[in-house]
Amino acid sequence: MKFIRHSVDVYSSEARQLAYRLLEFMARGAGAEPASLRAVFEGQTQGMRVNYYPPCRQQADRVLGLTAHTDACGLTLLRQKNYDVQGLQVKKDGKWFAVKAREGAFIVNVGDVLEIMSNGKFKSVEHRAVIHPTKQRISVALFQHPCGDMVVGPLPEFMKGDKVRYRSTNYQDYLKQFYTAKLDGRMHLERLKLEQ
Ligand SMILES: O=C(O)CCC(=O)C(=O)O
Ligand SMILES: [Fe+2]
Repeated sequence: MKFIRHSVDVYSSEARQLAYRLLEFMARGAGAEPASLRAVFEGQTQGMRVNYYPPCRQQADRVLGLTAHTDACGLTLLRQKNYDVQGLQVKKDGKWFAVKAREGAFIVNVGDVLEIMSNGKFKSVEHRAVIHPTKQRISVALFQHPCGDMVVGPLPEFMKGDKVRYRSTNYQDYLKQFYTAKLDGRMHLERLKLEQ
């Protein structure tokens, strides 16, 4: 147990540094101050979820491993152990696309908080996981969360003459409603969108 704890500690603190760098690049790419996004997540909670998808020998195409959802956090770093087993799918223009995992590479997903803070410049990706008829799959997701007390809303840095497109929300309340309702695509995020 001690060894697992150590490995998880090292892994998550290294991955967190990577997430911070990515947030800096993303902010810069969107014309904002590089520190603007990093400052929101630095030193806050990082969640880890390990997903195990056993094989489903019968009618695997009729069973989902994880229902369609968006991640309620800012940024997600995802890795899968058996990278040759296809599982993750993302939705684009109403269609599902398989994401091919690569050995040693992270899959980076934008979550709801980044979509709201960037006033829609970054899109929280709707995704789901399917299962394989004969092979198991294990994935590990690291979620970068802002402070629970934070009021999450579009950052002025990302507005620059644009209209406000999302209602602000207390992050703790958002998480509470996210985890008490069933997963349902982009439903939670769509509720915060303002009519344009
Ligand atoms: O297993 C996967 O590839 C997706 C996992 C996921 O979306 C999640 O844990 O939120
Ligand atoms: Fe997810």
